[in-house]
Amino acid sequence: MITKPATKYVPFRPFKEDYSDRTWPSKSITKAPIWLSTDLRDGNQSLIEPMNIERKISFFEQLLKIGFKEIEVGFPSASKTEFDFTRKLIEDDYIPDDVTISVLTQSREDLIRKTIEAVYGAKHAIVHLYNACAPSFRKIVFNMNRDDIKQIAVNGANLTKDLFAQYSDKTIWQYEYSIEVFSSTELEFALDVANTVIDIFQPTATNKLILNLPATVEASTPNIYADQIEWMNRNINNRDNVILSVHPHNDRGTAVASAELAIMAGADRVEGCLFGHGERTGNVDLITLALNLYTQGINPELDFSDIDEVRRCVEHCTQMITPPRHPYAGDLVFTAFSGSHQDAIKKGMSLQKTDAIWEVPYLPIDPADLGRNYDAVIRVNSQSGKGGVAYLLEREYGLVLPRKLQIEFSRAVQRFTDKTGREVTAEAVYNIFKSEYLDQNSPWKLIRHRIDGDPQAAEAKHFSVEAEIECSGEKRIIHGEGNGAISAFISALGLPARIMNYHEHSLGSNTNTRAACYVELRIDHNNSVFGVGIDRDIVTASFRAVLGAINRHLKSEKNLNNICRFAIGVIFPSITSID
Ligand SMILES: CC(=O)SCCNC(=O)CCNC(=O)[C@H](O)C(C)(C)COP(=O)(O)OP(=O)(O)OC[C@H]1O[C@@H](n2cnc3c(N)ncnc32)[C@H](O)[C@@H]1OP(=O)(O)O
Ligand SMILES: CC(C)C(=O)C(=O)O
Ligand SMILES: [Mg+2]
Repeated sequence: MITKPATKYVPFRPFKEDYSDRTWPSKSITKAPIWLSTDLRDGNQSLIEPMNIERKISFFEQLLKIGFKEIEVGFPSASKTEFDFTRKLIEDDYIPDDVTISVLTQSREDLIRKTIEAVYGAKHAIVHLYNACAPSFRKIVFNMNRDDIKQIAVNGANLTKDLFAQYSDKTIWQYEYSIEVFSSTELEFALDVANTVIDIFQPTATNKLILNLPATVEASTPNIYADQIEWMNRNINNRDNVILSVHPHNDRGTAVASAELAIMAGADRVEGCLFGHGERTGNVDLITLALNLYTQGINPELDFSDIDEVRRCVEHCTQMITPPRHPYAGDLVFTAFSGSHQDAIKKGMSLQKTDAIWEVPYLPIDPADLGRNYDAVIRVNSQSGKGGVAYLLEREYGLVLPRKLQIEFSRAVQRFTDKTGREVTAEAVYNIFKSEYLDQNSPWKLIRHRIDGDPQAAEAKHFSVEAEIECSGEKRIIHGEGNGAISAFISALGLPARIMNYHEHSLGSNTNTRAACYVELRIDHNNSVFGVGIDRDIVTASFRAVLGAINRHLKSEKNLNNICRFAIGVIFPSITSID
């Protein structure tokens, strides 16, 4: 890295004078632009292994499904595959009547003729000529002055116009001209070339010319590109009959912003690729652009309601992978790992009504609108808090943990993730929950019980319980009374324990319905502890929860004189040690 980059690089300055009368900053985007997918050309020309015809057909069909009405199908003069693919689309009737295919060519006579031959017979076709006009290209690639460069555009336009007239019987032609490397071309020269081409074609309301102003190489911040587009928009001839198009590349990583600001600056049309494929760092990503519009409440006129299928098809055809953080489509974009995000998403999801304005924190779009499901939303690692853990248990296993238990349990999960250093699946979370709460059957285990009681009775202690419990292989029958089944059971155990919190809900449905009970128990003056029980019978579930809490308390309590041990000693005098 050189320490003085100014000795090697200079910024491109499109305006000699101040351009402070720009208006685009106070504009907003109100409708979708005309879209052109250049996946089968700019996208394809930049693949390590360009698509074969079969893959190009799959891609073309996918583009139709998404709803593209303009599709650049290739550079037919470049190779037999490109030529044959174009012919196949036309001859085998792949192109719906409302779709226009586009083909690209350099502005060279032999190539233009071959291009027209390739596309002749399509109902509608765009023939797209380009030549680079930027100073470095004039000097290095062409070794020509401005007039010579303009002449390339003029010759190409004149020849194409003649050929359009000659082959007008089967095809409705449209001309597109690109000032290649517009992003680094002096504006007054770009305007001169553009106006000369416009004047040759004399476009009309029924046959508009497409003027494409590409950021072939992204050269400056998006606001400068927007200035360039606005200036051209104001100054080109016959503006009403010209479709102003942009084609941003992503060299600086700002192609999406460039396209958005360019639309604010007057562009009518955007050329780009799905997932931002294309030369070098790629073209502008049309999925991101379209879904950015969608999240502003604007119909993008492109359908990404099954984004995973679009991704699968593109990955198959291009053999390129989608980065996990790719906007809207990456594996991880609807995933929250960190605790506070998970908490907010969980709250947002539970408050969100199906037909209401979307306002789930941290999620700019409803994953369901893209055909992605909520299950992927939350993943748990060592940064995760209670929200994610609780969400997973609820989604996958129907367990709705009381808030305090969420906090307690998330610590158990955190201990596990800290140890493994890895993300945990919903199944792993459940297994931790099971061993922490559900498998707490020792030292005390419930064998059976019988309760008698009348909830309507006036006396305080109207419930009596008889229960058989087991400890270290020995079984005993215990009895107790209380004003509820649980308090009667606790009294049978002979423990100074109080229920601090009790929650229950049903799990599953119909014949498979079970009850889940969550009990927060304070034993003597110790910190409270949770127990959870699940059973077909709600009383059994609650007794299990109580014993689970006691067992957990015993495991964490090192004091040998602990009151629980004392209670065991009373019920099971022969048991001297439970360790
Ligand atoms: C920014 C973009 O993405 S532009 C599209 C780029 N994509 C492609 O080029 C893919 C397909 N292209 C090809 O396969 C080849 O370039 C072909 C088959 C079209 C032409 O191949 P060749 O005839 O060997 O020419 P080559 O591609 O090397 O082009 C160089 C010549 O064309 C001239 N040229 C380049 N661009 C243009 C243009 N837009 N209009 C007119 N002439 C041009 C160059 O000045 C050079 O001329 P020179 O040989 O007199 O110095
Ligand atoms: C040929 C043009 C449109 C192009 O791909 C570019 O300039 O990036
Ligand atoms: Mg390009």
